[in-house]
Amino acid sequence: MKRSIKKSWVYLALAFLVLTIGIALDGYITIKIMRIIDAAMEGNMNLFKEEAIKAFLFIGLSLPFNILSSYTRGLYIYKSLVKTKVSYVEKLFGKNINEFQSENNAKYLSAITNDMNNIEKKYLEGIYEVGNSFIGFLVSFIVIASVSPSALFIGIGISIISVVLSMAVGKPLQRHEKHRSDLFEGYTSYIKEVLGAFQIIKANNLNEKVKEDFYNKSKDIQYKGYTIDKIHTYTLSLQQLVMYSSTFGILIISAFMAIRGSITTGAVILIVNNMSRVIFPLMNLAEWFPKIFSVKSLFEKMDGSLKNYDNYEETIDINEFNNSIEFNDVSFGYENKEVLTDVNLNIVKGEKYLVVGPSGGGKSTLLKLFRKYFNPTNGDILIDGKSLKDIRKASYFKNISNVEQQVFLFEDTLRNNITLYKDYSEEEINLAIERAGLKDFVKGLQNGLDTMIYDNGKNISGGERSRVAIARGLLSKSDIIFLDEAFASLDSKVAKEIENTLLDLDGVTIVNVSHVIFQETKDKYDKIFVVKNKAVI
Ligand SMILES: Nc1ncnc2c1ncn2[C@@H]1O[C@H](COP(=O)(O)OP(=O)(O)OP(=O)(O)O)[C@@H](O)[C@H]1O
Repeated sequence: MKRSIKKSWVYLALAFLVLTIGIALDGYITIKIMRIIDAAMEGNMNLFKEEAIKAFLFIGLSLPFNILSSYTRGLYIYKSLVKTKVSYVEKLFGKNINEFQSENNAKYLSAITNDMNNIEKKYLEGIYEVGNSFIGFLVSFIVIASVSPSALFIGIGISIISVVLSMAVGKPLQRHEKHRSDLFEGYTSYIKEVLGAFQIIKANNLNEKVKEDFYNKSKDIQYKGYTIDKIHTYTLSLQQLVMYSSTFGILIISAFMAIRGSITTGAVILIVNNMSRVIFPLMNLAEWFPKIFSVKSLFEKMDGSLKNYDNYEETIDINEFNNSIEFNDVSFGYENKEVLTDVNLNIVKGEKYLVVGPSGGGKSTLLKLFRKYFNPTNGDILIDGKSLKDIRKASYFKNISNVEQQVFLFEDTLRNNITLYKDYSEEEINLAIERAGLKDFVKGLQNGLDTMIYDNGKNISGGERSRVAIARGLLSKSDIIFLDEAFASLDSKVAKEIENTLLDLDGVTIVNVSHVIFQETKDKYDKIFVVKNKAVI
């Protein structure tokens, strides 16, 4: 993730450049102030006027740079954060389907919300603040050193103590931040579950249980936040003590030097004036360094969660499905549980297959192997003679369509939900709608295909959702359509009609996993596979 932030270095460089000019102007103004005071003390009116005019000019010049500083700072944070978020989502969609499905996706939700927020507030703002402090420190350092090099040694002493302190607290903070991020992950997962089960909770009077669980989870997170803040506060107090004693030390030294006549009164004021500009950046550095280090563990966690464990290199692209898919002694299991053993089967282009069997027998698992969500634990699946394992997912997915019982609908028009944002002619769309049994539904809508679907389709029925999924499958004109309980939400008349349409599709291979079996359509299948006792018969 850090790499995607680094891509925004141009914006950071621009922000630092503007900052450097602004801070340098401020530093120069303090020199002018010293000269004005010294001219006044000497009673030199001409010098006084000359320096006063120059000081005014520089004050006027520093204003646009201060405004530009906040603009370039905002631009850097905005560009870096957008790049980081886009890169995260891009990598997330690079995950293998099986690996994504085997995880609790609340961790990704939490990463995109809580962890990204921490990256913005602690890392991106931190980098800018560190740069700001460093430049501020350097400029004031040079200004003080120009009138009193001995103040330089005191400054070096302060900076070393401060940086060492920051580094020392960085480690425990990293551990706490990682733990807080884990807690957020559990918390997000819990909230997602509770909101999803809203009806069940209300209908079964589980409000009290939810309240108690919620209290416990939020308490843990708040307590962790409190611990982290406590560490920050202790560190800051300690650093403040170091800073204040050093400032006082410098004031005493410069006053002593003025009494001895080695520096002017103006120089004492310049040193005191600039000392706050040295102290503030140092305190700022001390505050931001631990925050920046604490985010390191979040980057590691995010990068780790985006990795695919199966890194098998796929080398073949296919453009179409021509002959057959063969299972040769295919076995598959989840973790230690074998679900399918030594399966041998063959499906031929254009033929229709029904997959039946007892619940938990492995029908969906068989379909997932067909869909390349998983590779077999043993044996091989060959498509037109090539090992499916070697075929690139993106190229295989172009040739297949999946119709599921659970249909996801985008918040968009019915048209876009059916076409899935691809270009089809009006005739093609109308044909798919008719074949999927959606014609009357679309006709009855005031805005027809331009009707908006909201919140994953809460304004349409379960049966209509299934038909949208079937229309998608038909429209994509894939060589193979895999259906998983696609007719479960439809009444038998509609289900039979749609099944008939699918079974009449010429040249399209259909593999239909279904509990719903109609006598009238059953015989139209070329073969029926029964999946039970780890075998396919
Ligand atoms: N991701 C998974 N991790 C571990 N075990 C799983 C996973 N998915 C399924 N199983 C187990 O594998 C077995 C086969 O499940 P599968 O979903 O393939 O059966 P099915 O025949 O489709 O069942 P149903 O008809 O009830 O949908 C079951 O015992 C199930 O508990």
